[in-house]
Amino acid sequence: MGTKSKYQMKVVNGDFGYVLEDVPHLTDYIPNLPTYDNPLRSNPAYSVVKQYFVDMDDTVPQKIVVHKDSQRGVHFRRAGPRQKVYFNSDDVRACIVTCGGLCPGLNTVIREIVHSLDYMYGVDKVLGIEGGYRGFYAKNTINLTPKLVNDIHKRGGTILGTSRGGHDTKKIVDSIQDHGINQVYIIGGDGTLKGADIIYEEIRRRGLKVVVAGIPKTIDNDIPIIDKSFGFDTAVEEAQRAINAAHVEAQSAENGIGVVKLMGRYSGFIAMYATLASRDVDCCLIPESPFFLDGSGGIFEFVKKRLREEGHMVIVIAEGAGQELLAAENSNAGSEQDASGNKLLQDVGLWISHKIRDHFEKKLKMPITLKYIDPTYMIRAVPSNASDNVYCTILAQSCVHGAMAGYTGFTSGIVNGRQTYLPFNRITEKQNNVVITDRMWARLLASTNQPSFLSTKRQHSQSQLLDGDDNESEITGKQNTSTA
Ligand SMILES: Nc1ncnc2c1ncn2[C@@H]1O[C@H](COP(=O)(O)OP(=O)(O)O)[C@@H](O)[C@H]1O
Ligand SMILES: O=P(O)(O)OC[C@H]1O[C@](O)(COP(=O)(O)O)[C@@H](O)[C@@H]1O
Ligand SMILES: [Mg+2]
Repeated sequence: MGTKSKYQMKVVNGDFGYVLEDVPHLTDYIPNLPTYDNPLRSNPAYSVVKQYFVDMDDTVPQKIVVHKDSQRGVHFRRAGPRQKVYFNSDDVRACIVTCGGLCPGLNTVIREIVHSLDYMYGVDKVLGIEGGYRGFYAKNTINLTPKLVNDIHKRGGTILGTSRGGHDTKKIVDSIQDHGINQVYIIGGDGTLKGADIIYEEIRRRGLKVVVAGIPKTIDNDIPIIDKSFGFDTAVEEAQRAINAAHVEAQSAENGIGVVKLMGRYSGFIAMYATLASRDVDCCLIPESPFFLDGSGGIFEFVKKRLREEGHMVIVIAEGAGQELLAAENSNAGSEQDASGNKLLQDVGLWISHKIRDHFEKKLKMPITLKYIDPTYMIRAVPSNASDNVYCTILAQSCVHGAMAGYTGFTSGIVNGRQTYLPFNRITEKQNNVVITDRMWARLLASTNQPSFLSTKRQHSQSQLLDGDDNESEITGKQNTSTA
């Protein structure tokens, strides 16, 4: 499965280092397409709003912290309704599919796409593709009406179902053609959007007037560029219940230890924000920050210190943390994959709980009471909270405006608080990670007062990284949503 785009990125250069990384448009490969007045122009709810329609020249900067002499840098196209649209509402046949793991807010996004298409643009033909990508060719479709989806935002999961694997480009695009679909809305994470990019390329190769629009979904918040992903706030909020339970258990026992595992395959954002929000957490372990157990500066030493000082402690660990330690003990670990090709992880929460018990009870003969809580799937299954519901609505509306305006091969996403259209490859080319040389991780360390757990060798290379560093994200080559 290739991830490199066949088509050149649309880049526009301007004065003082201004760069616009634009998204593709149907007219890039189909000339002389007719345009229509946006039906919102005659809609009293919108026409009274001053500057409701987005100026064609409006763009949003990627970096908002600038120096006096900074170049203007990379910009993205501002999302929102355009004066002219490239579809006659009666001709639109849209479809929606959800792929990958669950995330709070999926149903809200589905609902809002259906409602936006109908209430804003008068589009009433919207098909639901069931069960992820393979649903295009292996399942029946369902008709999504505003009435059918009216209450679904109150439920967790996705009413359409989802799956991993099953991305067969030819079969998917054949099915899009067979159904006469001309707007494809794809909701999913990094894997899904790589798949969406390939679908867009095949549609373009066939010269079809079909737009492919994505909405980035990831509970792990591992998609770059965007401020954060929908469902993330809900996940952080829901994680508080597990942390609170772990704290109550730990506090009530002699030498009580609560261990909570949270999602985060490669990115520890949920663990970091849940820790910062809770204040009951003594130690937060994430994939980006390696740790070791035994010896000076290790986990065991810190646990002992906290138990001596406080009598109890809470550890939050992201599922992807310490995987290299597990792999070192079990050579088979890490070789298995799910249907999408994602590495299957070992249960690090269970592993660290055993290690702590063995160390204190067997080696040090020190009684402890350890309770391990794994709330991961409970967190993922809840409906989105109020702020995520608002966020999902804005994402869905922006996406519909973009599709009606003829943009394709794009996702909608919030960059520095503004809705934008982002080219697929820009958000699939790398992953968003916690930058441990960044101020947000420093804030966490200041809040838990935990050591860095880096070995002396690693600390040295880390400090070399920081020497003369005035922009951590550039130096680590990673995106940085955590800087505030
Ligand atoms: N590189 C890729 N090219 C094409 N399709 C992909 C690619 N990676 C994943 N997919 C497809 O995208 C869907 C979801 O991917 P997955 O990694 O499971 O979840 P997520 O989108 O949440 O990261 C699956 O149906 C999978 O087959
Ligand atoms: O058991 P599943 O469905 O494979 O999901 C587990 C994975 O899903 C995630 O929540 C995120 O997955 P996505 O890439 O699909 O967003 C990870 O944190 C976790 O490892
Ligand atoms: Mg993924």
